Amino acid sequence: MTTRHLYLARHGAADAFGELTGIGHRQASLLGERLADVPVDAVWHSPLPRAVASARELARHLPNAPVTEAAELVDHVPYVPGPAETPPSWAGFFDGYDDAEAASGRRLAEALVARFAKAPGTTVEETRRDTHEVLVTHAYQIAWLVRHALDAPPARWLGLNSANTALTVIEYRDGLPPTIVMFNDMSHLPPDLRWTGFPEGMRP
Ligand SMILES: O=C(O)[C@@H](CO)OP(=O)(O)O
Repeated sequence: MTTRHLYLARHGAADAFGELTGIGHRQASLLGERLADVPVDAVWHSPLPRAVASARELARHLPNAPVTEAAELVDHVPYVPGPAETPPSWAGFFDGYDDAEAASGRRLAEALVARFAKAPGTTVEETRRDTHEVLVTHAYQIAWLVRHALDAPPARWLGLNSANTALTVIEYRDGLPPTIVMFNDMSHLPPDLRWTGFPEGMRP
């Protein structure tokens, strides 16, 4: 049985305009060093500049892996919770959330799962060996894939935050539930580069 290994990472630290900062470049490079011994088949990234730059930076350590944009990895709200599902701290965020935007986010989230959250396919090549893919994306997309892996109710993506370039690994095998190998792991980052992307009060 072959396994699809997904290495999920939020982009590196970005500035107010969404561009990767110097710290973000260092974080992405350190993640690339960490992944250098993994036989990575492909690096996929969100179309947004902070993710594109992070993917290129980390891929310098993975010279054999093609680096390709995947539209499904763009930042979006995957599921807008109903009033009874909304934690009080999120109420303001969803207040008056546009229906068309919610539907578009939902479609993207479904496409994200359909494209990446499954075991290797059934072609001869795909059944011959495990696959290893790096996905450089955004906090909500990692939360959505973790929620999916746990088969948790849709609103449970809320509050699953990831630090910049922290590593989350999920494995997919045919006929078995996905395995979350790790979540939000920052062990490749020195202490001063950890926890960016989290609010100040939530950095243990
Ligand atoms: O704004 C945020 O908190 C997240 C949402 O996914 O986006 P990004 O990871 O790009 O910072």
